[in-house]
Amino acid sequence: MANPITDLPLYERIPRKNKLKRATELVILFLLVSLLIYRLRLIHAHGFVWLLAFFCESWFTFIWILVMNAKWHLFDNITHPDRLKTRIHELPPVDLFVTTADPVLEPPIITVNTVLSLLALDYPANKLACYVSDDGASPIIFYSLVEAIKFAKLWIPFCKKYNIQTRAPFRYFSNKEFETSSDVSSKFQNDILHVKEEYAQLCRKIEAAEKHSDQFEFSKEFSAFSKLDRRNHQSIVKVIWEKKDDLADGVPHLVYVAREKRPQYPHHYKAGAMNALARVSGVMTNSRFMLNVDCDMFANNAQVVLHAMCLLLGSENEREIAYVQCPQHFYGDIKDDDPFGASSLKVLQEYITRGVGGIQGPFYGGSGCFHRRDVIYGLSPNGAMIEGKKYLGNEMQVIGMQEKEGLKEKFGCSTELVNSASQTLLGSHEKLNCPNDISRSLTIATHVADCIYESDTLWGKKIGWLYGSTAEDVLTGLQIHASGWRSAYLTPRRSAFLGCAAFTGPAVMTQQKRWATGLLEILFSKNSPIIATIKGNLKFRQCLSYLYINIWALRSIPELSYVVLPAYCFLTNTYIFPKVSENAFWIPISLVVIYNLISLSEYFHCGFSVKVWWNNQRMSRITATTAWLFGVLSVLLKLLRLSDTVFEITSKDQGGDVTHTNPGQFTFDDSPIFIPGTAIVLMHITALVMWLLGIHSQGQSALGAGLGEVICSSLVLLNFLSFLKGCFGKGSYGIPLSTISKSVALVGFFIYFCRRAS
Ligand SMILES: O=c1ccn([C@@H]2O[C@H](COP(=O)(O)OP(=O)(O)O[C@H]3O[C@H](CO)[C@@H](O)[C@H](O)[C@H]3O)[C@@H](O)[C@H]2O)c(=O)[nH]1
Ligand SMILES: [Mn+2]
Repeated sequence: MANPITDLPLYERIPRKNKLKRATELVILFLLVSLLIYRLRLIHAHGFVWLLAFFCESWFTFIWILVMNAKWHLFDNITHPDRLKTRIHELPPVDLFVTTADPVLEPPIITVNTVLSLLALDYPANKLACYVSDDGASPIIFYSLVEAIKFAKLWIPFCKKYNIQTRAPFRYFSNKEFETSSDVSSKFQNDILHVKEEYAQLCRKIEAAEKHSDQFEFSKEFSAFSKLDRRNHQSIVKVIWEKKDDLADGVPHLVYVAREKRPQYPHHYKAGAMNALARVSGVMTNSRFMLNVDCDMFANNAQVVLHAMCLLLGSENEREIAYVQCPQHFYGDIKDDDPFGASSLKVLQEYITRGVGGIQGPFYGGSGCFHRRDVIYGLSPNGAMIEGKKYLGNEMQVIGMQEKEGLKEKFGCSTELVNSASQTLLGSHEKLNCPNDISRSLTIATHVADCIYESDTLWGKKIGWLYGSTAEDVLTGLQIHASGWRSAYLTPRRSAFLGCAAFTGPAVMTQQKRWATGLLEILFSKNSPIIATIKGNLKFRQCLSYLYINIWALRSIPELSYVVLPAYCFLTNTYIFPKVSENAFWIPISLVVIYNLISLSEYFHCGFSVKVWWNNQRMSRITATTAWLFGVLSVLLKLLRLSDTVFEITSKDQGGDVTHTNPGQFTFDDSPIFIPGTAIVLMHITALVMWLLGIHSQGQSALGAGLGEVICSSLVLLNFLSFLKGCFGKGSYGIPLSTISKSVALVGFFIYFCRRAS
């Protein structure tokens, strides 16, 4: 007989009504095609410039088709954590992974807050274990965590007692949430004062340790860090706190991991760190699920694990959803003034990621993602592990010696790890869980964090986080989708995780360059989405969605060409846009207007202002023509085997940055990444002025540049205005003279080229 309570679903997938949106997107497509037809009909009379314009516009049309495909089906996943109790007899354990890599770019207090927010989650404490990977092997991080756990013993009961929503103390106290709390009892007031003072003391201790890092005492538990070279050291694994009882309250385990680093072994950046964490946790708690966050992405929704479990446990026989991804949202004041376009990521996720969620599921975004351990270990949806061995989940099976030997080749030589992996793959992981004795595994845990451990295994190749791209997240998610899994998008009303957005011009450019590089690397690797569709189980529409992000870097070439074209027109007095007298004049005009209206409405929908929208439009043009171009260059260098791509870490230290005196203004440094933007601005001004003064060579056609080109050029100037300001700015607001001179040289060369060409 059906039970009305236990039959209620844990989650529902509800399609969004977006007919109007689809219709306007089709109008854009129609206009783009019309423009292409117009160009094709007249191309014979215009030569190379029109051919180039035609190439760019075809590319934009192609991108638009990819965008439409990704956004076509928008879904909401509504989760019901309140139903878990009646549906799930015992909640499964979850290992929580935090990665940090540089105590200067990523201040310890940020990592501490993230860790505290995770330890305080609304989930049985005996089912959680937090592992922090420190690629900087910093005693300050270790010290901060040791101190943090003392504070956690106060903070966690406090949060649970008063049902505090923001469980990262720095946000809780800076939001002044407590001042508006409905609880005015003197008990609460006393408690909060006490907790606040304790937190302030924790901050002071950490600050003092940072200031006097050179005089650090390396006695007792810190001796492992003495005279340590962060690029060349042995593995350090330390159990900072072990939860000895098996009760639902209290403080979950906290383990510190600095994997071994040796110059002769590539460490594979974050992917390498994640694999070390997977192995260390594998021999300690071996939880069935793993949550992974970057050190700055604290849990903002205390119920996030419960929400995720609704999706992970709520699907038919659990063999459906491989991972649950939450969007990356940011804290701070970006709502009103977002000079570097962090909100564009929110809008992108709201439409693209949500839309892809309607196909095979969202991309894996590196942070805020819940993975199934067996999937990370290479299990495919029909239960077959890599290379065709059948281990069907849920049914206890005894694994023979021979299979164990096979697993050793894949997972490495540790018998303990192989045992735990075979349990995982058999679906009987809870058996191995010995949550109240993790210290026992310390020696093995240290061993599996060694560099050599991965030699001749499948780590990074077929199991774990994959190597070979600085966007290891997308690469790993792609392989999971390619083996036929689906993933799910989790967007609870209260943002699940909040992180720190890149907040200076150089940081944004570096991050965008890394993303564009990593994504393009995937396209040229054997894990390319195209191959995965032909040979694997990646759905065609999912492949198109992957392509949309994988070719970010390549988009810089047509974008840059199109931006240069109007300047070329002025210098040679030619034209590329229809004349006012032609009906076709209205095609590009309506394209620009309708496109911007759609994009504006998306920003409004996400709760942003016109100003934020404009900042983001401007920023997208800037990154597409500069940072992404450098992405192409770095992939080119890699393909030519001249240099390998690197993962440059984004700074999260907002406090020490000058931008805070003027948060709305663009900042620069001496990186060559700012040359293209500077050159574009100077080129357009020079070209426009020369044309207005009539100093131009005579073009091939009788008609010269006109209103279309003037509008286009003005739009370019408007978008790159911050570079013009930068030419006159001081300090970090100014573009260095060397960058300006190189840009001037480029413009000079361009003018010379135009004169020769016409
Ligand atoms: O050698 C390294 C380099 C980085 N990290 C960690 O990786 C995370 C992401 O680095 P960050 O500089 O913050 O990069 P973002 O661009 O903000 O990160 C996004 O993009 C990355 C891929 O480019 C993903 O790895 C991240 O999860 C995703 O949030 C941080 O926790 C770092 O500590 C390491 O552990 N080891
Ligand atoms: Mn980050």
